[in-house]
Amino acid sequence: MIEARDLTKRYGDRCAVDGLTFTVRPGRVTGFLGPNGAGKSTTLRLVLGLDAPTSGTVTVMGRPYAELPAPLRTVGSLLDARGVHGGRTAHQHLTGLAASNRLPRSRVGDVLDRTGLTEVAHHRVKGFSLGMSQRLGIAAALLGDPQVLILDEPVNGLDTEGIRWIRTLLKSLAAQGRTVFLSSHLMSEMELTADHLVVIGRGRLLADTTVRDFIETNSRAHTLVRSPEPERLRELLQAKGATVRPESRGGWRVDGLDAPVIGDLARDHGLAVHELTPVHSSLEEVYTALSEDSAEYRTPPEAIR
Ligand SMILES: Nc1ncnc2c1ncn2[C@@H]1O[C@H](COP(=O)(O)OP(=O)(O)OP(=O)(O)O)[C@@H](O)[C@H]1O
Repeated sequence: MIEARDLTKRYGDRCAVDGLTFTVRPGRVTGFLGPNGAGKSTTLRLVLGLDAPTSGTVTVMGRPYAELPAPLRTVGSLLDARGVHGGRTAHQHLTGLAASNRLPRSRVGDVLDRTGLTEVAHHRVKGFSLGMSQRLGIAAALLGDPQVLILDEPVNGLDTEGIRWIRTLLKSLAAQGRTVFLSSHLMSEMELTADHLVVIGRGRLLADTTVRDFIETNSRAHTLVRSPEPERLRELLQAKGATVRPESRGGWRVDGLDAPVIGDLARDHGLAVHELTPVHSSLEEVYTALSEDSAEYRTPPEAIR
């Protein structure tokens, strides 16, 4: 369990995390979503005691990270997969970590197996692909057999097979009753991996809900309609207050009136309709719309020439 209460972090006059309150519960995968610069990494650093909050609190299994008696046995994390000394082998890296955290040496073999790295255990890390480095980072996170796992963008740069592997692993760890919290700016991946979402923008909480509820609450339906008399249809729809835009594959995209109303309107005016399709936005579209207003880094208009 991770609990943040009014968590705030300021760097000078910039507020990276702004009064965040959320709870990450065990037994499910919770996705931490937000556009670039939203404050995800800063929040994770606060959870892991790598930075101190300006105000507010955050605890892991009921205690601030700094007060955990054996941190690696409680919480495993992957923040930067490339942060390992390249001259060491995977085995040496994990053995060193086990020794300095008083973890049994036998765990090294276990986590190498679990992450599929046994064959390359004695290879130097500097020769590792990004995917292998991510696996090593996850092996290190699992070393203390922790109840809580925190992963910052774990699928970045992975191929399809690597992404599938992480997805399966995280789901199985959650199914064992662990707390799994992973950040990403990739909505499509979260849709497949997470059960629950914490969504932030500009350091503030935008949503804390199940994936299904997030879609249902924020999804904006529209209707695709096609008629052999498109201009007449457009005028009728606009007169009823609908927003009508041309659809890239032909016809109109109509917001503000649903399909039965559009169909009845056309019939009442003797207009033929050749297509009438209700369209629900995908999770990706929902997220993009929600985070658009809060995106930290967008190309300023003057840069588009
Ligand atoms: N050490 C720091 N000093 C000053 N500003 C910082 C520092 N760390 C982060 N920030 C600022 O805080 C804001 C949040 O950054 P953060 O890295 O937490 O976002 P993020 O959601 O993880 O983004 P990304 O997906 O790009 O990693 C940004 O505006 C960033 O520039």
